[in-house]
Amino acid sequence: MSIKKKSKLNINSRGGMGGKRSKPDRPSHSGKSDTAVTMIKVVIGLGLIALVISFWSTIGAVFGLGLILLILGITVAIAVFKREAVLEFARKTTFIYWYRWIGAIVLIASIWGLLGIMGSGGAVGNAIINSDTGPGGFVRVTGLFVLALVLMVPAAGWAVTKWLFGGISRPFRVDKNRPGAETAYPAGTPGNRPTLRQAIAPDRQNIERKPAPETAIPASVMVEAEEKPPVEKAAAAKSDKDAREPRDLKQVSQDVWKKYGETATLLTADGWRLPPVEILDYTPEIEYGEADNQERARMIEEALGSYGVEAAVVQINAGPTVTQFGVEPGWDRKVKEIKEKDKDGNPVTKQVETGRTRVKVDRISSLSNDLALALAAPSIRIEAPIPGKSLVGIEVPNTMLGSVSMRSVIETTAFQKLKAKAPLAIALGKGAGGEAVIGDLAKMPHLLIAGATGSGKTVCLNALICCLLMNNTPSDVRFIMVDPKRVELTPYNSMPHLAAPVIVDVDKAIGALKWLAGEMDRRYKTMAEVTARNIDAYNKKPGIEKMPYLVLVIDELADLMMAGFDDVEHLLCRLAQMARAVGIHLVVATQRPSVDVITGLIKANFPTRISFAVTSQVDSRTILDSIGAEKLLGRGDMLYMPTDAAKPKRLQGCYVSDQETERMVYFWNGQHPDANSPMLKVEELASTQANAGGGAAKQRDSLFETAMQLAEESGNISASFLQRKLHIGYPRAARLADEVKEALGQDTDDGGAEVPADDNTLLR
Ligand SMILES: Nc1ncnc2c1ncn2[C@@H]1O[C@H](COP(=O)(O)OP(=O)(O)OP(=O)(O)O)[C@@H](O)[C@H]1O
Repeated sequence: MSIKKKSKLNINSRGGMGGKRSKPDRPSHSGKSDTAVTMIKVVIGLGLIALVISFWSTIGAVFGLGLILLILGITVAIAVFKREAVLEFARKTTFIYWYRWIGAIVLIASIWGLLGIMGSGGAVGNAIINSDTGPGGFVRVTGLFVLALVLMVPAAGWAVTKWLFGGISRPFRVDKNRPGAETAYPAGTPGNRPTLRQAIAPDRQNIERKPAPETAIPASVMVEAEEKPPVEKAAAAKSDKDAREPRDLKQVSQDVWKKYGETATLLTADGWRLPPVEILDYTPEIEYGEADNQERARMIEEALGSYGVEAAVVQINAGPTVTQFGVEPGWDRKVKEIKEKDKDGNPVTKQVETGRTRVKVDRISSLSNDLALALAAPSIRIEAPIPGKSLVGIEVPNTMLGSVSMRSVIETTAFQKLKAKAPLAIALGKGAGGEAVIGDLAKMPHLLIAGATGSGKTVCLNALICCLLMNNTPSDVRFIMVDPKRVELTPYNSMPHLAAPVIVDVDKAIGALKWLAGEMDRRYKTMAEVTARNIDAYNKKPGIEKMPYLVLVIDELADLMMAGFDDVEHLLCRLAQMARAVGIHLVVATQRPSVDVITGLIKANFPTRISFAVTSQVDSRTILDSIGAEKLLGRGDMLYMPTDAAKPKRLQGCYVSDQETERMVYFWNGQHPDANSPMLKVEELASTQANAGGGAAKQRDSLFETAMQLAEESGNISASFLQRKLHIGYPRAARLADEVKEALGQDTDDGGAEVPADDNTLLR
């Protein structure tokens, strides 16, 4: 009984692949046979030693000191075979890393040859060097050594080979000058050198390691990654040091200011100096293992094949967080069996293909969980198809999650080009192929960000704000920041760019929205006076005071919606619809992407959206109108949906540390301390709200004037009448009707009893 139980436990304890097997305890009656086996082994061993001693002169002549190598090699091979089950071993190594074994044999041969040169390699050693102990033999040994290196460790071998022979080929090489993860290998293109692994595994020859830029994302926002600028080791070491021991930030800002602040090139026309890019940390990027990706590509093909789906991985795009495998669907073949007789008259069955159809994309998408299991990945996302390509994208999380520094995106030429023509250029992050993804807030023109708590919304807002602060002075851009959590945006409180101190009170935030709506109307009037159609045209007019862009940043929309649903929704929609032309842009974030916060109206007016990791498919649909965000990994992993893209694009958002933010704030604060005069005081916001209708209790609806006009024209007023004319929901119409009647001195009871024509209108 006890033996049975034990063996059962052992089977379970193997667990996953590679689990160590513990040997079951042998029953005591096997003790005798054990001793016999040991005895036999000892006898055989002694026999072998006696054999070696008696034939020592012959063995020495044939093998020389190489005998030690031979014994060592055989011992290692036996040890490896005995440790693992032979089948598993064969599956794991023979088929995949068989060339490593050949490499090991070649290495032994090269050492043996070296012994031959030294006169102690025996006949075998002499044969390897062809009995030439001079330069000829040395060349043979070196050649064998390089071959062994290339076979055993292809990447290092390739590097050594390049180092040895690089000088000869350098003048003829085409220098693509791109970072590792971004070069494509279209077959036959000069300068696109297949790796050794590709040479060894011909079925992978067509794999592209690096993507062409995706065509579905507009050129303005989606660009191919630029080469990382040469990173001085000192800068990297400095940023490492910064990360380890945060220095006195004031001191840092003063140092930066001393070093770069006086540079004339950074001086703007209005007397401000823009921060140098060195104010941001440079984080060295993680290198991704190509061998791992090739292995995962093979596993994807195998897993799909085991479910009867013919497909081949033809592209691998290694990104900071996920690696995208571009899978080309194969064929579903219909075969017919034909029975024939061969020339000897024996019956044979032949299979003839009668037709074929492409494998359906849905068949691959439906296998996402099975693929995740095969790859031992927490979750995988399938993009079917990749926009602009006839491939299905399988996104597998990397084993090591990388982070994208804002500096690495800002320093790309694409961003620099966009910045030159768009003042509100923002760095968003890097895509699945490591390409920089940037955008122009003025074209977005408003941005809605959603994601569960801890998914990276605040970091994204900080990156966006810092990016604008890098390129714009307070006369170019002013911010209104609403931070109901009181801790996320308050570090910016003393910035000269703020139109009002950071607003933490929701009532004041509603006041700020109203002020912004008023400011929008005022700007339209001012522009109309000089016949300018938009802010760019207005700012180009001679002899006028420049209008700064106004960016409203709200860190938590849900809190505002709770404080005043109707007002906030109405004001946000009004601003989103009309404010773009006058240079007012909204960036709104929420951690509750539910329909009561992101209403249909708000969604319709915020075409550019970003979703970080959310908890459910429903939330993903609410923010993006499609599923997928529930499979994101958090920590800045996002889906970005630009205005004119059909599908969201996955990217890793830029990371901006608290130290960088504070350095930026110190930098700006250090200039013109007297110029810190916000356009709007927080106290004014409170009074804006209170005075809007003669006190909070008597606050009037923004459609009040229109309703009054309608009442005067029609001579009668009722909720359903207002509902029809103003296209508003019943509750608001009833409230409005009451307000109008009150203003006209009528009794307010009669209209309120009306029943809405359609119950659905209540939801509006
Ligand atoms: N782009 C990024 N790269 C690397 N790490 C990130 C990134 N974005 C966020 N993180 C990590 O995730 C943590 C949480 O991010 P963040 O505070 O922005 O989340 P949040 O969505 O604002 O959460 P909450 O709603 O609770 O404030 C950060 O402290 C940081 O460590």
